[in-house]
Amino acid sequence: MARADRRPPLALELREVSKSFGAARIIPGVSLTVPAGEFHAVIGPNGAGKSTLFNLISGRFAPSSGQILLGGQPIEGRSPSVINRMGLSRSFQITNIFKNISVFENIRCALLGPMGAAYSFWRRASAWREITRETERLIEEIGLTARRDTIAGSLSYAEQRLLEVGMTIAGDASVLLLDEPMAGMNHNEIDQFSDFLRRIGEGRTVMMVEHDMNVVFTLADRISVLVYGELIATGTPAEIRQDQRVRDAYLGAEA
Ligand SMILES: Nc1ncnc2c1ncn2[C@@H]1O[C@H](COP(=O)(O)OP(=O)(O)OP(=O)(O)O)[C@@H](O)[C@H]1O
Repeated sequence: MARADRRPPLALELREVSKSFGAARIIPGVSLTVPAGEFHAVIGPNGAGKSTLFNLISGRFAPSSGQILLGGQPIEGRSPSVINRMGLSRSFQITNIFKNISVFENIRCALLGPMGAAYSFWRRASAWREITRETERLIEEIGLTARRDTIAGSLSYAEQRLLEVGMTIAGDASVLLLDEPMAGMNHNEIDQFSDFLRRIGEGRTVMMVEHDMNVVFTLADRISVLVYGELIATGTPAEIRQDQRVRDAYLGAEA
């Protein structure tokens, strides 16, 4: 009993979560636990169901069956905005920023969602100053202070991805889902972005889908391998590298 008490609390738990689209059973049943503070990567071949899994966790799709717990609270079938307010935020494969307004305005918009929802918030005279201060802090955290007033659409691709993650962490979500954050980046950008993601992961729980195996094996505390909608393995990078099923089904010579 005492041993069980020492286990870190779970940020996320999936219990036999399944998803079918019509007759197509895309996720037959996934069970997974992610302790608070873990950097967890999900890898697998194209079409394995990684984005579908994120869509189930973030509330875009309701599971066909099973349970999803966020910090111990059931969230399956709830709307994305409710799940977001409960502490989970996700970034998308396709950049989701507002291209016609500045970096500052993008981050402020992302903050206005969660902070501005309560009418009582705006009755305080200090509310606007508070939002501005938090916006500046977040822009510094994502390393875009020099680009504060730049129109988002004219940022480089990698800077747009930084901004996308900045908008994802605005509002202090404790659990982040990052869907292929490195897609389309060159080697230098990937190196810098990896450092950035490591910093972002401090004090947060991160679940990331990513195809760049160097990034995955460097950043992740644990890795889950999804093949045809089933988790064939979950473990540390060293365990996954040595797992024969994973090598046969996915990593092959890459490992
Ligand atoms: N809304 C939907 N309706 C029907 N089928 C879907 C739907 N969304 C996804 N699928 C199917 O589910 C399967 C898994 O797709 P998904 O996008 O989750 O895979 P993935 O692992 O994220 O792939 P990739 O690495 O290419 O992004 C695919 O066969 C896809 O066609």
